[in-house]
Amino acid sequence: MSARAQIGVTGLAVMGRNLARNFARHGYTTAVHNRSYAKTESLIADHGSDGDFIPSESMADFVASIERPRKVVVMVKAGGPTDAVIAELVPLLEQGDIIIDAGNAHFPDTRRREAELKEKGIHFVGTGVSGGEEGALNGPSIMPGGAPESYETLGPILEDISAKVDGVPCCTYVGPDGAGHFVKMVHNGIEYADMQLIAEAYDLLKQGLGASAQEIGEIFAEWNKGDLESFLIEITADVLQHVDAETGKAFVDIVLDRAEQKGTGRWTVQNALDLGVPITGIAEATFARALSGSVPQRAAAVGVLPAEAGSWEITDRDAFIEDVRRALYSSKVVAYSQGFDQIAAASEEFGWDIDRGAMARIWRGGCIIRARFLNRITEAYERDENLPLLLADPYFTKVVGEGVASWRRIVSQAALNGVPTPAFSSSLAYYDGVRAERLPASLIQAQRDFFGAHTYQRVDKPGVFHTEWTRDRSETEA
Ligand SMILES: NC(=O)C1=CN([C@@H]2O[C@H](COP(=O)(O)OP(=O)(O)OC[C@H]3O[C@@H](n4cnc5c(N)ncnc54)[C@H](OP(=O)(O)O)[C@@H]3O)[C@@H](O)[C@H]2O)C=CC1
Ligand SMILES: O=C(CO)[C@H](O)[C@H](O)COP(=O)(O)O
Repeated sequence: MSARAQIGVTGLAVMGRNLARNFARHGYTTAVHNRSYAKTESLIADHGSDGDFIPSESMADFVASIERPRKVVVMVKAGGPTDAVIAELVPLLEQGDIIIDAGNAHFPDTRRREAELKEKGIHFVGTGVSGGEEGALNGPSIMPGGAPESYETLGPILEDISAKVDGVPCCTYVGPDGAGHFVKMVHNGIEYADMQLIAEAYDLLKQGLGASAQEIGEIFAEWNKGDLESFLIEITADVLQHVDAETGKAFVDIVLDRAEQKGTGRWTVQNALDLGVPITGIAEATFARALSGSVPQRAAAVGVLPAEAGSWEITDRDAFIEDVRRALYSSKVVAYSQGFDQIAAASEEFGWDIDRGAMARIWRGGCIIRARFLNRITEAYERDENLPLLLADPYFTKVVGEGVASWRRIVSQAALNGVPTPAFSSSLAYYDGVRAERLPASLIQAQRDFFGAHTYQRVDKPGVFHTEWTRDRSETEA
């Protein structure tokens, strides 16, 4: 077989199939392969006219059909399946070839794979891809990591097929080894927070106003015309206005209230604990999904645990809706601020040198969290690339400051009326914590010194101290 494909894609489920079509539509001859040949056949049968494909049944034929240095996109289930595909590919590849793992891999796996393949002279580019099925076809947001030299040949192709905003590709080199998959992981963590906040806003409007799904959908559609404009708000309006054909009920009311997860949110929280970065919005969103799936616990509590809740007293419907909108926007800013803190901490820890402004720029289009306000984040990091806290950028300080009274009203009304708002509440608590001149952490540190001689520092002089709590309570310098 004469090698003539400029790129290859192995793994042709929803994402790989559409990425392959996207490459072909952009004029790249695309080699395609899947473990089970049926998916390859159906891609060619249904979409062969999209461009120039070279289908192969065997991995050997697939690899042989790609020009050197080969660029092979792996788009299979993360974890074991990715390792299995790499193990099959490697004996068929040569020095200088590039494997692009575009699945949702856990970044420590990407670091390991990159190091192992580097020894064989093969570039391994762990690449975050976001946008779901539609984005993969029409332009996703792409977050490639790996060795910078691999981006020289690969980058132009990935930028070509990525989404564009104002003519700028939603793809850029992120950083070495696992940086691309790390940034995609945090993207998904923020996605969890965004979705939870939207769900809480929906619940408040439903319980507070007694509004129907249709009416709340209309409110979201209205919000999508302002600062909150984003893909997730847009699809929320659509979902809420959708009617179940079988029952005639609002679709959202016939869906079981259990939100599943595949792992990226959990990984984000686990990593934040390792790095010591408080990403409370993302963590609460992840735990809220876990609570929704806590079937025996919920069954034991419903109708049993007393609520002692008040009743809603909303006199001004429009003012309440505006309060919810502002609380949502402020909480969303907190979630992004925390996510960008986590990226900064990991960048420091692993020596990745990630440009946070560029990450916000490539998330403006193509991905699930695409939103108008990402422009504001890019601008904030352009003003100060070392910004220690996104919330402290003058633009965000202003908008959150304008919303804080609404935010407090909503969180307190939710608590008084027994409506769970873990993400709204924890985001407000973070806001108040991070802006506090003095935290009660002083008492915790004093307790630690009491029971474990863990020492403390003083506010009035340098040094590390210990009090002899069980003896004469004299202070010694450690
Ligand atoms: N779905 C989405 O919206 C998004 C998904 N992703 C990520 O992209 C990747 C692909 O996702 P998606 O398209 O949804 O498909 P799936 O995650 O459902 O994976 C299915 C694909 O993996 C292949 N596969 C599974 N096990 C093996 C194995 N042991 N050896 C070889 N191939 C195997 C399947 O081959 P076969 O057909 O033979 O079973 C099939 O091609 C995943 O890592 C996912 O996390 C990223 C962004 C968005
Ligand atoms: O990567 C994605 C979107 O960006 C995938 O859709 C992913 O599956 C979403 O995560 P989860 O399944 O845990 O909700």
